[in-house]
Amino acid sequence: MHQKEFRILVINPGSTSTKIGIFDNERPVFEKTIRHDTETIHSFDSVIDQYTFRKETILEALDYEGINISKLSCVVGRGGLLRPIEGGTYSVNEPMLKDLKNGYAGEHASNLGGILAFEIAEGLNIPSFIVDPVVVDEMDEIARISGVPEMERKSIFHALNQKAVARRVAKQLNKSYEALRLIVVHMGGGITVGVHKDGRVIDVNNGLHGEGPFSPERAGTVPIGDLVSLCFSGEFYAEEVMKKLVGQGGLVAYLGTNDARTVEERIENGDKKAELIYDAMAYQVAKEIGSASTVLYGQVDAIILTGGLAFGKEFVKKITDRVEWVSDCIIQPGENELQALAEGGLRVLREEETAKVYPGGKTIARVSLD
Ligand SMILES: Nc1ncnc2c1ncn2[C@@H]1O[C@H](COP(=O)(O)OP(=O)(O)OP(=O)(O)O)[C@@H](O)[C@H]1O
Ligand SMILES: CCCC(=O)O
Repeated sequence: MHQKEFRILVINPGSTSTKIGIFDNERPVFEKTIRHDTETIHSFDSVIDQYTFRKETILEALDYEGINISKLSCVVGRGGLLRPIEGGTYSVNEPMLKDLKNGYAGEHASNLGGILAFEIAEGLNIPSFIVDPVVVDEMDEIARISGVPEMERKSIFHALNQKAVARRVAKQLNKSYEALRLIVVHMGGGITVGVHKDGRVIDVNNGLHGEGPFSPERAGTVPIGDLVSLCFSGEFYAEEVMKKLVGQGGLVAYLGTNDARTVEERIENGDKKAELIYDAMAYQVAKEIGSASTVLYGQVDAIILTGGLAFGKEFVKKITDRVEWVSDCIIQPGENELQALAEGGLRVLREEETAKVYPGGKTIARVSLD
């Protein structure tokens, strides 16, 4: 039987770029990374203030390519720092828009995804969705306990790419995602190690706020007593300490670059410090995988390594050498977030899934994250 054709616009706003794509069903027909110059981005007081600028830029890019948006079936945006929700495709609704605009859990470029999707879709009278935002929270109760009652562990991770890659691998293995026990390791600017069991991410390090391995730009878990001393040393403002942990931590702090390819070149040219730090990052990733394997009592169907760092053959080998005894390692380099957004929208359009409803509620104080 001939399958119905849907045309989907997907929008993934990043801190310095907006990635857009047009998909006919699963097939990408147009993809573009629109880069925004730093001066323009910094001329706005907040991420939300960039809304009109980004919308116009997207519409101009589509117009330039001769893409007629009146033929679209839906618009899908990357979801932002919303309140914790389970994974899936969500219809953009009023409470979600309110939380995105107010920055429920902080400022993040992806807060614009749902807003842009809604505003473009509304004018065309078609549905808008977000898929697997970074706040997807399917953690087991036991995983939430931190050791300090006032501080609960939180699920903030690369949910979109982790879930999409896990589903792709499940397909390759001829199994359903829901039937597998996987450890998925996203290694990009931040690194998150998710424990996927029965289609839920039951434990994961908070990749935004200082948990897990250090990464190209983030500190990961640090010696906590020393962190407290640093905070109260009188030498730094809170924002400065936060920057040390997120943005200016990890490779940036030790080696002055967030580019793993530069680090590899330096190692090749005999830079011993670069070698030690790069080895340490792989060591910490492997340790986190070991820790994640205990969540599954060692019954792990596969370990999946993904994200930009998974392109680095040497780096991957440093990790797999330490964890191959746990399970097979499957390497899926890069990220395919536009495709994942399109597929999330498509599952709903094809009625394979029902769009989930984002809950309403009170808004809490905003925290600046970028
Ligand atoms: N071919 C390669 N070999 C080694 N490292 C690579 C390669 N390509 C990209 N990387 C590294 O991957 C990292 C960036 O990964 P990625 O593009 O997934 O991150 P991002 O999208 O900026 O952040 P995030 O994935 O956390 O949202 C950089 O350190 C980059 O140098
Ligand atoms: C960890 C959440 C996604 C990001 O890196 O911003």
